[in-house]
Amino acid sequence: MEDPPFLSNDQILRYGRHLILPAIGMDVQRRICNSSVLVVGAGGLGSPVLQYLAGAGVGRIGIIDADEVDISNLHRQVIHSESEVSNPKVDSARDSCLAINSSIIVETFNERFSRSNAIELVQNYDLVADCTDNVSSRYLINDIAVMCGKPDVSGGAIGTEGQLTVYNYKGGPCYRCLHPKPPPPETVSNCSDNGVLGVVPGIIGSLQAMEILKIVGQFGEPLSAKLLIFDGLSCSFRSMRLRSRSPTCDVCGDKPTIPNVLTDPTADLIDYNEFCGSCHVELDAKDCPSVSCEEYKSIVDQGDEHVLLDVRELVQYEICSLPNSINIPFAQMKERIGEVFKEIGQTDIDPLFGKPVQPVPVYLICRRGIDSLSAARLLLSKDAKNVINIRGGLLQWHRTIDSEFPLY
Ligand SMILES: Nc1ncnc2c1ncn2[C@@H]1O[C@H](COP(=O)(O)OP(=O)(O)OP(=O)(O)O)[C@@H](O)[C@H]1O
Repeated sequence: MEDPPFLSNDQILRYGRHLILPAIGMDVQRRICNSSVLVVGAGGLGSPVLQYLAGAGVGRIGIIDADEVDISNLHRQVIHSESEVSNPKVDSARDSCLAINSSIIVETFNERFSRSNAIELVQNYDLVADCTDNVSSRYLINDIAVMCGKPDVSGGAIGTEGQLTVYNYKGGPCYRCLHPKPPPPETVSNCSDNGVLGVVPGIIGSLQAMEILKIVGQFGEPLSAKLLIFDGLSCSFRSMRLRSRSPTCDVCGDKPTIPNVLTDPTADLIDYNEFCGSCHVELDAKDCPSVSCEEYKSIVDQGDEHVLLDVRELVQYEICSLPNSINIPFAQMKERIGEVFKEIGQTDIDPLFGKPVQPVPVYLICRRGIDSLSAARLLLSKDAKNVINIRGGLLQWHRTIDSEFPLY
């Protein structure tokens, strides 16, 4: 990183409160002004990261995101505003950054960070900030950061908790050293399914910005080989020491099994979605009977006897639900399986013949049709009869049957 020769009078005025800090001063601020950072994801974490980097004068900021601003983003994605709803997040984020500091360069990429663009992008910046919300992007960002020799400042926030660490910094561990295998897809949650308290990504993203400034400005002690965990409910922070770089790591170890496409031009990057099993969520799964929302609506309209089992968490069920449904959250179904069978009428014995009664169909629903599919599979594995998933769940119900049904 080359230091610019001096700070202009305008810069001295703008960054004056940094410059008088003994920890910063002219040299650090000049390094910050001469640095470049790629921010992947302009959502809940990306918002404060981008705002603080712009304010601090990071000279060139890259923003990559393929999403558009949604009204449900605004409680936490504070870089966007109501007037930007439906516009590309990268455009909205760029305008906000430049409104804070018009003297910096902001480069935007209205696309997903993927195998096809990753190397070229990361090579072109000093550091990459992982502000995404999914496991396959985390592995991809990590691997490319390792191959390009760039630090990866990574944040995560869900519900009321968040975490933060710096990977691949001066011989420290990378994401793969700590997580050689991705978690099973069904155990992975996100803000859209589980909710997030808006300020939590705000806090983690602000800390991510702090770590980025320390690395590009070369001051303080970056959070390498340590994980910071924040619990918003008790307002407590915990810091855990992480293992050091693993010699058996598949990407930064002594004998990497992930080909380095930088040093071996004939090699290809792996398919990260496949690696993380993300494409295993087959919504119209062949192993489970299913109906569309339209088909279920005609069953209701015909008055066909059935049970409607809503498997969302109670807090979601209380927001809205279809008439005559019963609620047993998928997360509790294993422990409450006896109760589930009772509720769906599959333990009833015909008093005349002393045999189980012919069960009525059981339709399962959730928000998007994913948990209900898993719940249906669970019931089928326990020999439940006549179990049917409603594809697309309540979101699809809103789209195709009843636009007045609340969307959340
Ligand atoms: N591979 C990727 N490349 C670029 N951007 C990504 C990638 N993966 C995720 N993102 C972006 O990261 C951001 C993450 O934001 P956040 O976690 O706040 O949730 P969201 O996707 O905006 O909203 P919600 O989860 O409520 O639907 C999103 O804007 C998303 O588009």
